[in-house]
Amino acid sequence: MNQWETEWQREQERVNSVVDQVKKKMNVLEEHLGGKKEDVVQIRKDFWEDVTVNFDDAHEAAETAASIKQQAELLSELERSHKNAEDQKKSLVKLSDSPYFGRIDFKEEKDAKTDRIYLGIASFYDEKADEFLVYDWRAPISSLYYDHSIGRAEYEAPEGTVSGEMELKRQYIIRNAQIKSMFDTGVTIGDELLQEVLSRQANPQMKSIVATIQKEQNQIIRNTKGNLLIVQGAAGCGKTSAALQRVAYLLYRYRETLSANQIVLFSPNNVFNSYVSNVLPELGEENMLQTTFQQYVYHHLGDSYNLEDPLEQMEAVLTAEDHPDHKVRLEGIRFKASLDFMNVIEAYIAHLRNEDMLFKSVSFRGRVLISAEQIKEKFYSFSFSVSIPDRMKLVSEWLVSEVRRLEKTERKKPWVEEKIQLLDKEVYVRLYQKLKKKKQYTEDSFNDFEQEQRLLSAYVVSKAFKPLKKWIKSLTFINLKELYMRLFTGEGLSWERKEKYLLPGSWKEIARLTAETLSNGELLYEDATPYLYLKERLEGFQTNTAVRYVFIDEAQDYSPFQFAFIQRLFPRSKMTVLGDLNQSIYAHSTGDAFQMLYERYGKDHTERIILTRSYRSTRQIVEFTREMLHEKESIIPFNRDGEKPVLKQYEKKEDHTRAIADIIRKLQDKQVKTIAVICKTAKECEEAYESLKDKVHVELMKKDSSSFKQDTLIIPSYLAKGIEFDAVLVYDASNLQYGKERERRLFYTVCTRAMHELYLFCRGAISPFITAVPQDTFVRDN
Ligand SMILES: Nc1ncnc2c1ncn2[C@@H]1O[C@H](COP(=O)(O)OP(=O)(O)OP(=O)(O)O)[C@@H](O)[C@H]1O
Repeated sequence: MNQWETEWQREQERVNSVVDQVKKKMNVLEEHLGGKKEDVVQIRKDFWEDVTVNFDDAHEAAETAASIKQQAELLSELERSHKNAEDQKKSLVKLSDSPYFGRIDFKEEKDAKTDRIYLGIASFYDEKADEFLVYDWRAPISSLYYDHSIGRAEYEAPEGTVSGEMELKRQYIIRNAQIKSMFDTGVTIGDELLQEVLSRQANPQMKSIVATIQKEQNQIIRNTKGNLLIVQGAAGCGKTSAALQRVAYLLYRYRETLSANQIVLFSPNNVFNSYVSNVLPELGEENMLQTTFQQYVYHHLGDSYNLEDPLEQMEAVLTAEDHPDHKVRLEGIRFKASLDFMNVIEAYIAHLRNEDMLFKSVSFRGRVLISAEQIKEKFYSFSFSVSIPDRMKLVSEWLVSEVRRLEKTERKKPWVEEKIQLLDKEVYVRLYQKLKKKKQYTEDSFNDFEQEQRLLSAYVVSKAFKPLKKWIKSLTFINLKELYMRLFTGEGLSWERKEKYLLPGSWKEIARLTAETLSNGELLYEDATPYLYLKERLEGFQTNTAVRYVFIDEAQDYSPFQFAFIQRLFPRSKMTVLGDLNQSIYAHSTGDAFQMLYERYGKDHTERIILTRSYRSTRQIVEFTREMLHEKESIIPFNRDGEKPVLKQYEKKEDHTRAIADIIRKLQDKQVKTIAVICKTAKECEEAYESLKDKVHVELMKKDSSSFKQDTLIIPSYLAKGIEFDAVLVYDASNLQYGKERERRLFYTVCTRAMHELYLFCRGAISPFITAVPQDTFVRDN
């Protein structure tokens, strides 16, 4: 046996010993869990038996309340500890399969002895020996593994910087408690392991990267300095991965005070949401809250409008180029995404403080009870110094009291009598019981016709007024739709005269188009955030102060307006935004959204990290795709080899379709698991599906799909955002589809979804983004 084999054997013996101990602990925990579960069940069952309930007097009632509280606390304590034990068990199960993935030998400056540190997804402590057999990858000392190579090294511990010498760095792949591979690494975390991991096939669920986190990614993960962390980097450089491991790190570092539901991740769409949803559970942590900006908007705008979604907007922008209003629409999208438009709305709001606020009349059964004009008068009767939302609250209180007054007069109206006649017997009996309980009426007095009539009419009227009161309390009496409309039709209002310099040259046209769609009951996606902003500014911003960390992935697709909105929504949160300006695919992308955030937070509160190494695709694919960009130097491929991208050009549709089907068949025969035929739009997807479905097995993905499986998918460009496939076939990389400058980034995004193989099919003239690329970075084949 050579030295390495002996070492391997020694390491395997250690794995066996650690796994043994893990299993022992699992058994103990198992017993303990069984007992705890029984306790919880028992307490739930006996809850009321162990509580003395007595409401005879105030003193007894207080005793009862205290007793219930005590019992509830006992139960929730038990439930909490049961859940902790369950979580611990889940970690132990993982450790028993693969207890660790790395080892460092570190000799601290002041120590004579070298410590061996083994890193895994959770720590494991040996009580008898009083030592950690495995350190959590997020522990302070573990950062040595990610940040340093052999030689001088240091890490930040709670008590300060610890320096020393790193003597060894080793990596393992352990499965079923067996070492499958073992490498000693040099400069960075071993290329071998990373090579191994990156050459695997794509997965419909993203995997954690803890064993191979790179130094610059570690900076993102462990950054706790600023209030704003901006991460910029090329396609496939691990922004999403770093974000998710960062969530896990924060949950570990602040485990006493931070929980998963205080962290929100904004993702581009539901497919992406499902794609990333397994990483945290894989690391033994609960998932953070996941949402899309669109979901947020939907939730708050409800069904008041026929609301366009961002993908519909995208589809319209990409397909309606011949429409006479296309240019105006694009200009409108850009302007409505800007902070200038936010300032315009602010000026409008300042104007509304003095005049022109619009309300809806309060009506009941077709009759106006309080007119819009009266409400307006009331609103402006409050001092100018009271904020608009506070005045709205005062108006609402006034309206409720007015309505209560009117409610009394209403009781005599004929319709009430009619309703009483129609009352259910059950309701009648219930009212009687209620009054009897209150001891206000004897049976005789209830029979008194007048008393009874009074009671019943009060009941009927109160019930009928209930929705109206709710309507008032939710401030629906503000005529938001018309107020927003007036932004575009209220030419000459004093705000517009003052802030005219903010408006674009095509404002009149934009205003016309917006007013037209609004009056059709449609709210375009570009209007959704401004509309919501106006609503919140008039009603009072509903901020969320519980959330402590907000993550925005694919942040290049957010407008400055949306960023400012999110910032306002989560005033106590730190923000991490991750994006790649080269992948901005929406028409509102201005390219300076990160800069605007930077300015809002200020230099002292912002950290900016740039990632340059791209891990997703083979060297050949990265060398081809980065040539499409102006700043190609900033993208360094990870050295993993594959075939050069292949370009196939056809004139006839049948030849084009046949060639695609042939490649799909070839890939499927090779057992390539995820194959994506990426089209520019959903419309093109339909066409592709129709022409391919009888030739080869394909699945069509639509915008309402919420996940994807290992298969051959036909998918529109914007749905493929953020995800990856073993092989990508660009359905039509022609000049027709990707010919305009503004389609460059979309084309780059599409091509960078490929991990191992990239095929570009063209019908007719080739896209200029390909012809401009050095010819030796791809092969022409046909
Ligand atoms: N340190 C790493 N170790 C192993 N795999 C990694 C590492 N960093 C990134 N990857 C892999 O590279 C691929 C791309 O990562 P990720 O999706 O996080 O990149 P991204 O920057 O968000 O890409 P895009 O901007 O294109 O959406 C994923 O398969 C991820 O697992």
